[in-house]
Amino acid sequence: MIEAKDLTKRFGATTAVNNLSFTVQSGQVTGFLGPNGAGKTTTLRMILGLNQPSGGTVTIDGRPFASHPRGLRHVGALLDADDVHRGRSARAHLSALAHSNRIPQRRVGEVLDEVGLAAVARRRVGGFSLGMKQRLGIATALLGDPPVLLFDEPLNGLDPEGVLWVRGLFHRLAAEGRTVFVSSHMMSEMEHTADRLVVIGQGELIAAESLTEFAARGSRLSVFVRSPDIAELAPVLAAEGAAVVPGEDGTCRVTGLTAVRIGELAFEHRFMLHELTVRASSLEEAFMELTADSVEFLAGEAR
Ligand SMILES: Nc1ncnc2c1ncn2[C@@H]1O[C@H](COP(=O)(O)OP(=O)(O)OP(=O)(O)O)[C@@H](O)[C@H]1O
Repeated sequence: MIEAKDLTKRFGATTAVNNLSFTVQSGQVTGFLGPNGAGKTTTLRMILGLNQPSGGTVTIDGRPFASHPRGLRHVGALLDADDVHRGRSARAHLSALAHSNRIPQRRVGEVLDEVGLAAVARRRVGGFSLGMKQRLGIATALLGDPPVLLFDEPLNGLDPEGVLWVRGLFHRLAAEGRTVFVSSHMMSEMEHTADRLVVIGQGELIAAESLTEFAARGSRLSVFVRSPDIAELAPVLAAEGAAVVPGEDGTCRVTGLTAVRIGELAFEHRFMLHELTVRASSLEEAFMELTADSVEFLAGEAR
């Protein structure tokens, strides 16, 4: 189990992580979700003792990472798939790590097979695609057969077959009773990967709950409206208490009013409607709504 208590990290004037408390249980895949710059990598680095917290504590199975005598054999991590000597082969990279961590050399062949790199094990890592480097990073994490595994954006650069494979692998690792903590900035990646979610924004905890509980937030109904009169209709709907999110040309998404009421209001004000569709919001939308206030970089206009 991983346990963070009031974890804080400041870099000069930037507070990357702010009073963050959460637990990650064994036997489940826990997604660590947040927009770009939310503080995920910084948190993972603090779990691994690579960054010292400015405040608070984080422990793995009851003690800080630094005091785990078994190192890679207790905690395996993929932080940066590019962090490999480019001139070395995959086999040489794993072999050196196995040697320095007193891991039997037979594990090198086993993990290369496991991640599907056996055929290219003697090629230089410098020529690997991002997807192949991710596989090598996963092999590195698995090398010591550890009960605790951390992965920072492991699905980046993987093709659809690779994504399916990683999901299967994570589920199997969790089913074996291990602790599996996986970061991502995309809900769509976590949707079929994680059992639980820890969601952060601007370094602070937003939600820590099961995917089912999180999905319930997204089950609110909204109404998609298309109208040539949308600019006039939107304020009328807002005045009735609805939340109106503008969409592409002439459309908006409305929550807090039924489709029937929207139709009545349009009729009363003589606005033309081209479409009125009720739909449940997706997990992705629930995530975006939840983190909207904490997104650091917005495309297009500034906040
Ligand atoms: N070494 C550092 N020095 C200064 N600021 C840093 C440092 N590392 C991270 N930060 C800042 O801390 C904040 C959190 O960064 P972090 O990389 O942890 O976020 P993230 O959630 O992993 O983002 P992404 O999804 O983009 O990888 C950002 O504002 C970042 O600029």
